[in-house]
Amino acid sequence: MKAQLILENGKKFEGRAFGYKQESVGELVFTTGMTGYQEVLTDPSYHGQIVTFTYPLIGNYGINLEDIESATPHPKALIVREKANYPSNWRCEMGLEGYLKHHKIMGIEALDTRELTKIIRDQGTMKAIITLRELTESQIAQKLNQFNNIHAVDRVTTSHSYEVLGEGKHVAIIDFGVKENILRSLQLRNCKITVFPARAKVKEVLSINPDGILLSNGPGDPEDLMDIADNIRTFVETKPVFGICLGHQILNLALGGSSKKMTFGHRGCNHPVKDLQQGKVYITSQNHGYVVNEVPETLEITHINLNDQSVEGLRHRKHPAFSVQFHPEASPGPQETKYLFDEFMNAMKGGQDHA
Ligand SMILES: NC(=O)CC[C@H](N)C(=O)O
Repeated sequence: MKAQLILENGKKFEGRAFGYKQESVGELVFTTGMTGYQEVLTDPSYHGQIVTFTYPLIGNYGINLEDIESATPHPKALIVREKANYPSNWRCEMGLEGYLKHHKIMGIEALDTRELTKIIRDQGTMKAIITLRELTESQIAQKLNQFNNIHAVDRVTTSHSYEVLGEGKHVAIIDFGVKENILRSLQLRNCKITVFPARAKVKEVLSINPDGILLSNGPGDPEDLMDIADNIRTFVETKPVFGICLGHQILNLALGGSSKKMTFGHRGCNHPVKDLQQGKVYITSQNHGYVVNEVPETLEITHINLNDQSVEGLRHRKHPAFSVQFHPEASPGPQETKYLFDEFMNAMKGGQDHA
C-alpha cells in the first residue's frame, strides 16, 4: 500500500506502508546504528518521534523478547530503506512487521532515507506526517500545528513505584522513561532497586533511605521538568546521584545551568567521547536532541564529544553527584563506558572518586 511522508518544510516522499496502517504525526529524527533497531524502538526516549534508520536494511534478525528496553515500542512511526521480510537468527521470536502490527505502529519503506537524512542534517529535526491518503495543504498545516511532544515524560513514567529485589546497595531510580538495561546494569552489581514515578515526592523517595539515586533517560525537553528542580537539588545534597541522558540534562538545569535544542541531535552507536579525567576516548551509544549549554560553577565538565565538542559529562565539585549525556548501559551499542556504573557503586560505598 502506498504511503506518503510529508515534512514540515513542504517536502514529500512516497513509499510503501508496513506494520499497522494508520496516519501519524511526530518529530522526524534519524539514527545511524547499523544494528539495534529493537532497542531503539523500545527506548522510551523516542516517544513522540518518527525514527529514520540510516542503515538500509532493517529487521534482518527479527525481534526477540529478551532485548527489549521497555514493554512496548515508543516511536510514532519508523522509516526504513528496506524492511527484511525473512528474518534469520537463532534468537528471533517474531518478525519486525508482526511486532509493529501488534503494537499499532506504522512503518514506511522504499523511500530514499539517504536524501531524507541529508535534509534533517542540514535543516534540523522537524515535524512530519506519515499518511495513507492525500491531505490538503490546510489539513497538513493543521495536523503539524496540533502536534507537540510536551510532557512526554508523564506519558512514559511508571504510574506507581515498584521494587526489583537484590541484596546489595539500594538504588532509587527516578523514572523519566528508564531503559531496562539501566536496571539490568544495577542488578548485575547486586543492587536492590526501587523505581519511582518522575514526579514522586522527595519525602517518598528518601523514606526508603536509598544508598544512591539514579536520574534516568527519557523523552522530550528537559525544561518540561523544571518543576522538579527542587527535588533534584535535595537529592544532590543528601545522596550520591548518577544522571543518564535526560537525567544528566535535568541535573544541570536544577543546579542553575541551561540546555538547548541541537540541530539534528546525536542518535547512533559510534559517538566518540573523551573522558577528560582519564584522558581516554570511548565510543558511545547516544540518543538525544537536547544538550547541556551553560554549566553552573558548582559543576565541572568531565566528558566532551569529539565530533562537536558538546558537553557529555558533569560532576559536582562538592557532592558525589555526576552525570553523562551518552548511554553507559549501551543497548544498543558499545559497552565500554559501563565503568560509570562501577563509579556509581563506588560513590554509594562512600568512595572518594566523585566526592
Ligand atoms: N535519551 C534521553 O534521555 C534523551 C534526553 C532528551 N529527551 C533529549 O532528546 O535530549
